[in-house]
Amino acid sequence: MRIDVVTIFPAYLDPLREALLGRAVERGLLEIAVHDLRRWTHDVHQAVDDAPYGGGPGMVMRPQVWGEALDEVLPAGPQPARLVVPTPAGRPFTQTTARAWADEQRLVFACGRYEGIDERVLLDARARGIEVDEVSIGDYVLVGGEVAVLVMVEAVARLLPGVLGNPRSAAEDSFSDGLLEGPSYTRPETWRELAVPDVLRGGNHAAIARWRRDRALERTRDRRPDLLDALPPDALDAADRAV
Ligand SMILES: N#Cc1c(-c2ccc3cc[nH]c3c2)n[nH]c1N
Repeated sequence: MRIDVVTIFPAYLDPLREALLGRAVERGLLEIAVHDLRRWTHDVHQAVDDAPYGGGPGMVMRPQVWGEALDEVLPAGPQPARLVVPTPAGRPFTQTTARAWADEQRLVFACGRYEGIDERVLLDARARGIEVDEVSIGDYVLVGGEVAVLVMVEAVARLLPGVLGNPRSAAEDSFSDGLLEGPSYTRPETWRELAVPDVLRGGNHAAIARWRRDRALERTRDRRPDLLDALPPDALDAADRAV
């Protein structure tokens, strides 16, 4: 997978070169290219924004600059790419979204600032046959799209083959079965007079699996009942429903 990010703050994306993702790039499991949007300005001030038509607070990012940038960054021709535009007005970005995007060959992220990007940039991309997703990482307001891109790139990249040391991690993490992950423990067996639950030290794998499922159901019911309501009818068996 190749990921391109267009932004006026390239340094915001430096964390993508660190740790797990940095190692995945070094190992050739994915490519990440970050582009400074100001590269496509032609005035001495490198202006990327202008006042909004119709008035109102703040500034809007200019279509000419974004248009030239995406003309260069988005692949021409049949090779598919998905243009992702983070926005508080977007559809929710979820684990389901991450899983779907993990199958893409190309993802191009457009990081807005100010009051966002002129709508015609998205209309033009769609008119050129580009899939455009306007997504939000949560119901709160950031000051730009860069942090959202860090979140989304990490969520997608960890699902790519070979990125996680143990592929079971992605298969068994929160949301993988529609539930929140339950609690985890490691050594020592007792810490500040708090003991690891006996069942986890007992070696009975069926009992451990049942205990973990019960804790996941309890936590999901307590913190995210909406996820339980969204489960398919046959997702919970009699033992689950007894929790
Ligand atoms: N995704 C997302 C966002 C944003 C966001 C995204 C882009 C821009 C550009 C200017 N302000 C922005 C806020 N706020 N909250 C979210 N969940």
